[in-house]
Amino acid sequence: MGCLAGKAHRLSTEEREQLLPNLRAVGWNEVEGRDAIFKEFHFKDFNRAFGFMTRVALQAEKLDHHPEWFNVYNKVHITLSTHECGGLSERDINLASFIEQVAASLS
Ligand SMILES: C[C@H](O)[C@H](O)[C@H]1CNC2=NC(N)=NC(=O)C2=N1
Repeated sequence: MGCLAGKAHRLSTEEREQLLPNLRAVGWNEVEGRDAIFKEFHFKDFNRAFGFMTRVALQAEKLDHHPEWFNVYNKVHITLSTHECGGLSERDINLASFIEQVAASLS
C-alpha cells in the first residue's frame, strides 16, 4: 500500500452529505446495490477518449487507486469504489475530481 494515505475508510454519512452533491452536480451517480459511484463520459472520437483514459491511468497508478472502466469508441464508463474498504472512500472522491479536470481539459 502507498504511504501517502493511511488505510482507506468508508465515508461517513456526514462526509457523504458534504461531498456527494458536488459530484452529482457534474453527473456522477451512486450505483444501486453497491457502494460506488458511476459516470459515463462521451468524447468527440476514440483519440480523445483514449487520451483521457491515458491521463487518468497514469494518475491512478501514481495514487495506487484504479478505476473500473469500460470503453467503446468515444464512450468511457467509469465506476469508482475502494476495494480495500468495500465502498466509497475519500480516494474515490479525489480520483473523481481529478477525472473531472482531465475531462474538462479535453472537451
Ligand atoms: C495492492 C494495492 O495497493 C491495492 O490493490 C490497491 C490498488 N488499486 C486500488 N483501486 C481501488 N479502486 N481500490 C483499491 O482498494 C485499490 N487497492
